[in-house]
Amino acid sequence: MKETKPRSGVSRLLEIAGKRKKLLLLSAILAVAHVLLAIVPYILIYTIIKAMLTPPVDVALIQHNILLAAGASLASYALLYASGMASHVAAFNILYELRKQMAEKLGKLPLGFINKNNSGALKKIMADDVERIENFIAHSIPDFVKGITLPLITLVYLFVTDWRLAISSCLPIVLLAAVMPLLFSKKRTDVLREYHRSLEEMNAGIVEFVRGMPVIKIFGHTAGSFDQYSGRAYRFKEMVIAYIRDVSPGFGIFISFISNASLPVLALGSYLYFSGGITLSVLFLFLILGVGYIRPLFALSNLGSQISLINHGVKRLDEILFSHEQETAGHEVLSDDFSIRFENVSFSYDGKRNVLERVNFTVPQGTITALVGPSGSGKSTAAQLVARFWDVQEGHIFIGQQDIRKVAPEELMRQVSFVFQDNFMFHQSLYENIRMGMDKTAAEIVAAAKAAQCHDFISKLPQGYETFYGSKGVHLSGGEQQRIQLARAILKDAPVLVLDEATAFSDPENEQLIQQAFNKLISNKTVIIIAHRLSTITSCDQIVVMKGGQVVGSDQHTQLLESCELYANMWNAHTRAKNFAITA
Ligand SMILES: Nc1ncnc2c1ncn2[C@@H]1O[C@H](COP(=O)(O)OP(=O)(O)OP(=O)(O)O)[C@@H](O)[C@H]1O
Repeated sequence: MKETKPRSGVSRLLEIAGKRKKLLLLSAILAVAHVLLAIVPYILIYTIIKAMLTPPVDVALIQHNILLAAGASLASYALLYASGMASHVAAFNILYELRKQMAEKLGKLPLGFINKNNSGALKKIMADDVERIENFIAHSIPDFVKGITLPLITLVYLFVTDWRLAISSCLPIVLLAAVMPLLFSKKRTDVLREYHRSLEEMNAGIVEFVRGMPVIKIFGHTAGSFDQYSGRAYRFKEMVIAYIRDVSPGFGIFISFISNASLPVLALGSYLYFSGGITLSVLFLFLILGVGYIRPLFALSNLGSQISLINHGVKRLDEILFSHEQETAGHEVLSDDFSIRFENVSFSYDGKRNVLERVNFTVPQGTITALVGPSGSGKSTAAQLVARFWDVQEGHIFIGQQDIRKVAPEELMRQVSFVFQDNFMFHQSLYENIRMGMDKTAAEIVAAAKAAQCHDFISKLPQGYETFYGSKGVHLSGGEQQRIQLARAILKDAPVLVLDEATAFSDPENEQLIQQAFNKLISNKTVIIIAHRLSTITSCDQIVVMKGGQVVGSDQHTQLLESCELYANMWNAHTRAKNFAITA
């Protein structure tokens, strides 16, 4: 996608809606036709009353017009239905395309972007914010067309019938237009926006509260003492009260204006009728039509605040749609050299502070390198750069002889496995959870599951590999989920492996099984492992020690104990911790 600066406001909304221009035009034409037909029964009622009041009463004409009025009314609702259908079909097609576009865009953004923007926020944008656009396309546009055409056509007809009464029917509108700014403070749109913002905050607080319930309980807190939730709920309540206080006086006056909008017509109409200026049927006509067109007109006044809310969501959507995409022009394929080389790599997340500074190290093909260092030293960042979670800003990372930025992204993804700490399971069968869309046979999947020590527990499930993860009664322990994840990586069989040690060893109960799976996974691979527990990596081919984003030593365990003070200190601390025992 071209990365031009997005439009904003209504112009951006219309640009989005423009993708289904023809359908929306059809919806607008049908809405206008609906309005035209909707007025017909009122005019016919007028002719019926007129006929009733004019002797000799023409019964045939009255019957004929009653049928016509019923027919027009039915046809008008059929047109309204068709208009609504067209605008909804347009809206949901646009929503579908936007969601597809978002998914494609997310695929082109650096993986790190998705890590940084938590899944909850992305879900909100892709589900809720996109949904709001439906409101604009399916409702606001047709409402706008109706809100303009119904009063216009009605007024033209009323002016043609009797200009004096027509003017009197406009009086409430003119008066309301004059007093509206006084009734509703200018801040109303801001207040409404603030209302929705605090509602969103409270909802987010509820989600966090529910997710964190076990921790909250363990630490002896209650819902009331959990500020994220109770504080936000309180602020929302205050906001709503302030909002109601702000709008209710004006709203009250507004409603009484609307409810009594017939008074000027009634006053002038009675005078004209009794002075012989108009017939009774004309008075009835104005009492029915002269008031009916005001409501749709004022429905328009809400459109502004609605659109400003929708815009809010579109802004968030555009922040993603127009984010800088990762360079994907590379088309090189990797040879059979899968050594990894960091050459003067510097990297910053925010463009201000380098979290990696001129990092150099090489992982020879088929060997295991562990990255160790204090928390925040840059281990995860360095490991993520190998899978292009982000692109380096200075220096190069090579796999074999190729700078990874020049390698075709699909090729890089094919040759590199990244085993996350997060054991994400999809709501699919276990078979599909292992296959992960790879072109593999059932036999290969079972073989990978066996190597990852999953086969036994999967076979014991009533539906075996067809068991749907997430269905009622299906529960996998953390260790079992870890092994499924290792089975995926074994099945993928990529020559380069980046893994978090926590993934491999975090579950003591399953440690032996996981160790077997892990050994199977790493054999003959070029491996970078982010190490947290030093005892598990002493036999690695190489240990790279990091501190403050720099490499301060790299060698094997025994040599490092001699040559690297930081490593020796970390090792001493580790062995002390291992010998630590809780005494009564
Ligand atoms: N997505 C991110 N955006 C901004 N800064 C980040 C991001 N991820 C990490 N950092 C910062 O980069 C620095 C290096 O973090 P990194 O996670 O690479 O260290 P680490 O050695 O793996 O730490 P740990 O052992 O605690 O996981 C830290 O200062 C961290 O705050």
